[in-house]
Amino acid sequence: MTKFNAAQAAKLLDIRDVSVSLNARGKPAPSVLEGISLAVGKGEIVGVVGESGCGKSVLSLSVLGLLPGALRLSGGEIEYAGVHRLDRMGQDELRRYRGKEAAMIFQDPMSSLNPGLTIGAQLTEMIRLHLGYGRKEASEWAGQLLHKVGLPRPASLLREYPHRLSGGMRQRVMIAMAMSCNPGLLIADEPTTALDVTIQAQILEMMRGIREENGTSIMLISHDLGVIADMSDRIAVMYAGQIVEEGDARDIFDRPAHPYTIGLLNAIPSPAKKREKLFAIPGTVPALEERGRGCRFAPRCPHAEERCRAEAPPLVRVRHEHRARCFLAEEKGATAHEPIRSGAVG
Ligand SMILES: Nc1ncnc2c1ncn2[C@@H]1O[C@H](COP(=O)(O)OP(=O)(O)OP(=O)(O)O)[C@@H](O)[C@H]1O
Repeated sequence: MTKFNAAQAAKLLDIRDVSVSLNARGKPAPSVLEGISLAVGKGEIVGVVGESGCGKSVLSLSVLGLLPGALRLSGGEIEYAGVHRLDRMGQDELRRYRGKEAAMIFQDPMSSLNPGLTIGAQLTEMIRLHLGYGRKEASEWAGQLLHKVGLPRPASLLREYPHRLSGGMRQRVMIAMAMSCNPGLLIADEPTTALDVTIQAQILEMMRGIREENGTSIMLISHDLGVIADMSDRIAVMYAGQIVEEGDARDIFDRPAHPYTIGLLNAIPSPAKKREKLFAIPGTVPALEERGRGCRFAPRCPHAEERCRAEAPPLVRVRHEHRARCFLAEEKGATAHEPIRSGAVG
């Protein structure tokens, strides 16, 4: 894990008590995200982890002011660099903020690359728009960016169309595009999920290099705690639209306090576990209408008691900067739970 002193870092992104709801005209709408508070320091890598449907992508789209029409920010505030309030920005200001201050890389580069334009045309358009460079300067910078992300023969690559590149190369192009204006914040939503393991490791290593070289803050989103593990300084675990545990990456790994986190940790495949059945947390993430009034994880939790089904646990501090949303963690501290391997399913 990387050395990063969160206490010394100034906040670059500050998400305060943010809720996102379905846009149901006039009617009370269920919350997709509820009371999310999360900060990302300058140069810090924060991992956001949770199964599919927990709200990770909705959170990243909120940070970019890119929520789809069906959803709206219904509470809280998002502040960038201590001055910009996302919830108060107009469309023009938002456009300038995206790309220049905060950039995103997605799981599938083809969804963001235009198949009808060369790599060079797409990269230089972005550079000219945000940095105001002339054609020649922009083209030179584009070549340098491709070189920086480890792509060979940048000059000829600039003339290629996206479909001629491998998945790993396309992801590198996406990252070059995201880095073209040297943004302070990079949001990477499942950046390596579609890639094979060796390429995955190379891309993650490259992102770490970007942080070292440019001091870029990174919000790294994945359903796989294994991917987040080596990269993150801090980790937020999301479940059914809430943060259920948050803390220093070391604490999350060495002393997980929430049974959901323990389940995710047990589900990481490793060479040592090769002969064992791969663990999966039984059950699925509840849909919006299935959430009860108690703890949202209670139906899948091996430790759930009557109280967990009746009351929603608050997010409480278990130690220092380590927080968890669990009654048992609250009562006993972060050593409340034994790993839940015994409930393993194939
Ligand atoms: N465009 C939308 N309209 C309505 N509801 C949405 C929309 N996008 C997301 N949601 C709701 O938000 C929930 C969280 O979705 P989100 O995509 O953020 O999850 P995720 O954790 O990123 O999962 P995945 O890894 O599959 O992308 C969904 O289960 C769904 O209920």
